[in-house]
Amino acid sequence: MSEPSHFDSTIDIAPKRLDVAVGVLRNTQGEFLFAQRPEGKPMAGFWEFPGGKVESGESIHAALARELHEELGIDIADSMRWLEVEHVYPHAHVLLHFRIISEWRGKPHGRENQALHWQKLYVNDDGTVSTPSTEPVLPATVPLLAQLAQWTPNH
Ligand SMILES: Nc1nc2c([nH]c(=O)n2[C@@H]2O[C@H](COP(=O)(O)OP(=O)(O)OP(=O)(O)O)[C@@H](O)[C@H]2O)c(=O)[nH]1
Ligand SMILES: [Mg+2]
Repeated sequence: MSEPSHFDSTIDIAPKRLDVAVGVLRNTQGEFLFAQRPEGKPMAGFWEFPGGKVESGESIHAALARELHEELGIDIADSMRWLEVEHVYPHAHVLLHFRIISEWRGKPHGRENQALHWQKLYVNDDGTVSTPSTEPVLPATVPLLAQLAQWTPNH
């Protein structure tokens, strides 16, 4: 058996894990929508996929629909579960729920003073991905870019 007292003290200081709904939007040119975290937020200046924290009682899809409306002024009817990633930052312990969005209503615009950019993904010789106009990308999101770069839609 493990030593419970040791683990108990670890749990006491660990930040509570937050669920975050994240949207991957791809346009017909094969570019992905990135947003830059504005001044005043943790990790300001880093680029991310739009999204935010899931509120109590909310489904992941509902949280994403709300966040995309608040942050980008777009409306979605559907989103497709893609994958989950857990990451511990100094400021937060997050469980990121990435979802693919293939249709939306409205033209995305930054409603929270954040810069937006439709960015192509460039695969380097070593398999890493460059996003020249949207670097740095949040560390938990970087490993997913290589998978997204392989994504060839069937339309
Ligand atoms: N939206 C988004 N968040 C991400 C990504 N990758 C990643 O690690 N995160 C982390 O997930 C958390 C999202 O929280 P947030 O601060 O943006 O949440 P929010 O939009 O609800 O903001 P608010 O609390 O100011 O209303 C942050 O800790 C952020 O560092 C990503 O690609 N997109
Ligand atoms: Mg957000």
